[in-house]
Amino acid sequence: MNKKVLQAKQLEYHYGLKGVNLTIHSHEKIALIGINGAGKSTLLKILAGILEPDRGEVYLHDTALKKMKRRQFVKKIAWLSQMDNPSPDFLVEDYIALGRMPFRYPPNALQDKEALQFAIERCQISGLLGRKLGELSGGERQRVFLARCLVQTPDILLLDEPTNHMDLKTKIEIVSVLKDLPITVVCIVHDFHLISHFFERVILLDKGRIIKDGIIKDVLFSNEFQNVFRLKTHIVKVDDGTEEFIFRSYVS
Ligand SMILES: Nc1ncnc2c1ncn2[C@@H]1O[C@H](COP(=O)(O)OP(=O)(O)OP(=O)(O)O)[C@@H](O)[C@H]1O
Repeated sequence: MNKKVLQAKQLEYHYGLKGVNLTIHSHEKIALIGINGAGKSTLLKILAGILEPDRGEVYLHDTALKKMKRRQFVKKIAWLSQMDNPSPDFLVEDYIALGRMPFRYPPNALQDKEALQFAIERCQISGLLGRKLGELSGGERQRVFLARCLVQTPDILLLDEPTNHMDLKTKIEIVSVLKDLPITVVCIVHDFHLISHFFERVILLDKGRIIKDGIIKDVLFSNEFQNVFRLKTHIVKVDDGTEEFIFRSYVS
């Protein structure tokens, strides 16, 4: 097992988190799932140091997050919010460059340039440079937001529904990008078909508690998953020999 990078111990938060324990290892690709209001965004914000838990602690590489300066841990953890609403007048490249703010002292123009090139290439947004955020479609904006996270050159990427507003083709392209990143990714996902192809570990939250945590098959076939979503999981063989999960809803 890879080295642990992020750990949550006994997290409690008045809006919806109860006794959450979690260990995340380097390079893991984790999907965080649960019905609306389960506490997914709250957990992600606490892991990102945006919200402080009422009780419990988050550790980044064994150091308590609250003992670190913000500019220290934002070089390690990038967080993509569900509600990012920057000025529509921002040029794409200027907005992405904001992700380099923690690296200004001392400035390093070469590293800034390399980080920018990497993010633009991975998110495939070179065609959007020179345009304003307000002129972009929802899916294009999401790519730009993801690029702003990548220029932070983080070890850990925490993403709150990054495939919002994207068509299926773009969704698959973006999660493929995430899958190939040489870093840890924790991503809130509502589309279970994306989960089965691109993530290794699934964490199921319900009413602020982690009720299942494991490899995809174990979670998607668990009673906990099927009860929470009122779904029955099936597996089918596709023509090319691979397996696909399908989900049928039931009412009881
Ligand atoms: N600032 C707040 N004030 C009041 N209630 C809040 C606040 N923030 C979160 N909550 C509540 O905490 C619970 C968890 O919210 P959270 O946004 O973490 O859920 P979620 O699983 O991310 O939901 P979704 O899938 O709808 O985004 C919800 O019941 C929500 O109403």
